[in-house]
Amino acid sequence: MDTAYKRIVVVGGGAAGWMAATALATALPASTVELVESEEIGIVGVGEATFPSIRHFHRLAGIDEAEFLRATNGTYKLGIEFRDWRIQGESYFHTFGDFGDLTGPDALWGHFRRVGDAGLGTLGEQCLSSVMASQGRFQGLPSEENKPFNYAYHFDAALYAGFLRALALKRGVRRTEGRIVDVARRADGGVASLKLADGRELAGDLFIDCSGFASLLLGRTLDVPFADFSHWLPVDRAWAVPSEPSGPALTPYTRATALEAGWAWRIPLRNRVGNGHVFASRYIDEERARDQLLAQLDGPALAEPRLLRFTTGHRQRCWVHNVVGLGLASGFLEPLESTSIFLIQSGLGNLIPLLQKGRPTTAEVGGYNAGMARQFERIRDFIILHYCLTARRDGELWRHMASMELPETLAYKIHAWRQAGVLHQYQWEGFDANSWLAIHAGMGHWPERADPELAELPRDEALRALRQRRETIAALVAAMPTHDAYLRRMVAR
Ligand SMILES: Cc1cc2nc3c(=O)[nH]c(=O)nc-3n(C[C@H](O)[C@H](O)[C@H](O)COP(=O)(O)OP(=O)(O)OC[C@H]3O[C@@H](n4cnc5c(N)ncnc54)[C@H](O)[C@@H]3O)c2cc1C
Repeated sequence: MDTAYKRIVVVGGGAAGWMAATALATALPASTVELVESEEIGIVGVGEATFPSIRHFHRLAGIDEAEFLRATNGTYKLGIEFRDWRIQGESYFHTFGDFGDLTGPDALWGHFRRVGDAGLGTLGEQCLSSVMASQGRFQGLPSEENKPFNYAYHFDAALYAGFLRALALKRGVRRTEGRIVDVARRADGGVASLKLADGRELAGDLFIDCSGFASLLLGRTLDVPFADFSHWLPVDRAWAVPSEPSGPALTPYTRATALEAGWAWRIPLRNRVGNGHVFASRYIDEERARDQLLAQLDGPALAEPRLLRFTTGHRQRCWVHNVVGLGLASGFLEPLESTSIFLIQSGLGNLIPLLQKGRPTTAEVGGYNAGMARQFERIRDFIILHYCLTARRDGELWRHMASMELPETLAYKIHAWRQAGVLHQYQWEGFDANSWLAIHAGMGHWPERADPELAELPRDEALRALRQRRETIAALVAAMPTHDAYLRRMVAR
């Protein structure tokens, strides 16, 4: 018996909808994929910084890097510079690169701490991509198998949705323009069809809800409860505004600057800079937050700032009956680590192998839901880490973040690091131990004792090895082109 879903309907044409449609049409050639979107409603149109896994998605979808960068005004991203998070005036870098061994006798950070030599600079100087970022240099990878560092992209979100749309249409996805006004249910509670404002009806076997914050199927129709994380992550609004680029250099990284009641992002694109202020409305009023954003811009604003409202959290189950939610329809974690697009890809990566086998069992659906819930929680914990280690006490937000009770999963990780220098990892982590180390180190949060497994190297020997690594990295970076030069060559191809 053929158990495949024959007719898949994707609801929504933002990044989530078009990524889903492209991936499903590619992976399930025997099914038809139809996407319905409403130009009248539009897309959220923010979400311009990504995570390295996007390159994996692009490879699977057969996307050419140069073509993608040209179409979306894209730039490269090596990580995020965090300014003023521990105290005002300090900054650190969360790199997508690595810090050598993280545990055992050769743990690089352990030797770095034990040697304690001011001439070595920061731990970041032991990491290739941190140094590339600090010097504005970039170069492609020799190959995916031989990766001395990792990288992601910045792009224009609206152009990216359009780029994916063109690709999906080429792959055979059918597009329907229209506003959904009603949903007909099946006897078992699932969705039978969607009714559009002009009276047309769209039936399907499987519905992928990518309707954005509206969460039309998962939220409004199926009423799946929302796991609300706003106690731990109280930011709930953002002002967003593009500005003119200033100066010749395009930084190959995002910047996140902590402010009185939130933080401001700066995302460099080839034609403009994307800016936003993410803030907690319970600690600052909207007008003051808007003024703080405008005061951050490097150049003149190119439009009026736009206000977005959100709640951090996720639907407790992302797959219910014949509806799977992806993107904002399934949840949203505040954008500090640019993880929404990553969660879309991850959802697709978990979903597609199940659909390729036919109709999944109840246990498989349960496994999918548990996996997605854990992923939201792991990323939530990672984002909280950026706030809770702060030494700032200059605003109510910072006082709340420094004193609140942490989720148990995070409290355990902090304990394991502080007590024993262990970077504990759970299943379903979005961020590996290098990322956790970058935040601990950047926030000046070091273990009380050295790892007992760390080799007792003579100080001179350890110092020599660290100096050599630093010099090798500096020489490699000095030979690389600037980010601007590399990008210019790439888009001219
Ligand atoms: C302030 C902010 C900053 C962000 N920054 C980042 C970031 O740096 N990195 C990152 O990865 N993510 C970021 N995100 C998240 C990112 O914007 C989204 O994950 C991404 O754009 C995908 O959105 P979406 O497709 O789920 O929803 P949307 O883009 O909102 O698309 C929803 C679609 O559903 C359609 N729709 C809705 N209702 C109906 C209806 N009744 N009938 C027909 N169609 C309908 C709409 O027309 C639209 O096509 C950010 C989000 C916010 C709010």
